[in-house]
Amino acid sequence: MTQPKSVLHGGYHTNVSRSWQAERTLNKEMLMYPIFITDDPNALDPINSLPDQYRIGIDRLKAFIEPLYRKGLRSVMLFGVPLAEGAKDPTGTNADDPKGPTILAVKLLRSEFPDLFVACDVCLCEYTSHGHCGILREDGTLNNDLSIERLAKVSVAYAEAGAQAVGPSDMMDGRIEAIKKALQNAGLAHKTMLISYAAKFAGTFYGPFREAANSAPAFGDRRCYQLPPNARRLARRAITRDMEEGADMIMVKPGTPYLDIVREASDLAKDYPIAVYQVSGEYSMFYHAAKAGVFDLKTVVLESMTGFLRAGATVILTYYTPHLLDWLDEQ
Ligand SMILES: NCc1[nH]cc(CCC(=O)O)c1CC(=O)O
Ligand SMILES: [Zn+2]
Ligand SMILES: [Zn+2]
Repeated sequence: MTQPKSVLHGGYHTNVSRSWQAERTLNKEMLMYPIFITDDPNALDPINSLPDQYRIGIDRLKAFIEPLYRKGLRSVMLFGVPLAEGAKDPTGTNADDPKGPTILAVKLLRSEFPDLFVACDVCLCEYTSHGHCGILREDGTLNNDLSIERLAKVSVAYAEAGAQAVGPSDMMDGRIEAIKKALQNAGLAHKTMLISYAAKFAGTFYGPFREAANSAPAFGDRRCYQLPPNARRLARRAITRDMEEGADMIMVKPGTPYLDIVREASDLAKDYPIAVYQVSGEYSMFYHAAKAGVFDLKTVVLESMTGFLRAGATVILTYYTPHLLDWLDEQ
């Protein structure tokens, strides 16, 4: 009779012993819910490309968040979506409009939900007429200096309104340093977390988001500032650079196709919280595949969360947050 020299099976024969194999298990505090705030105060518009997700007006926001907060929602990432005629211009003037949806939403959420951590995505693409994430030169290429100056100003405005974190997703060079300095000069650095989307890759997975946020570029694409999908080493350089510039958290995005980068980030930035963003394309992919009977939605989403944790993530941004708050209670 041949017997294997080593027997691993005995170590994970039961539910309990299987649970002991994890270095980390999912809890509600790990989840950050990305939400879209629009400028029509009464809107609660379903987003076609992101089933079960909404563009929410300021007057609907409290009622939208309340039940989730009661279930244990502890953090959100806000995206402003201006839809009004004439809301966009070449420099994204409305990004820090004090009467704009993002700033109003920050104030409302901070005053209504004391234990909710409110983060704001910082970018210009939702607010620029050309749809790019920075300010452009005459020839259509990025003006990096003007862009980071503008992004720093917008970040300070969000922090001043009460945002506990700002997350620049524009991928300009030097934005982390510029924003950190601006927060320091404004006396806000000590209470504002700077989340660097350090390793954000250009690619196909943001399609549904761009429909949701009405932020597709009017010409060209984002390949000159977001990272090439093949670029593991460039991602490592961007992560190291952003740590040196003063980031408080490192994010990788998209998630599922870039788990190796999550592991790279958690190795490189081992003393930092590591966030992973399960982006719109991943959300919709799972949703539609489950609908088509490929697999059970809850099972596959929980498995994808396990993958993020195994790769080293400590914070997960996902549109499945509302589902997960329920699923975690069922377990
Ligand atoms: N810069 C804006 C931004 N911030 C987050 C996402 C994508 C999020 C998602 O797909 O869920 C994007 C889109 C993009 O870069 O085109
Ligand atoms: Zn952008
Ligand atoms: Zn180019």
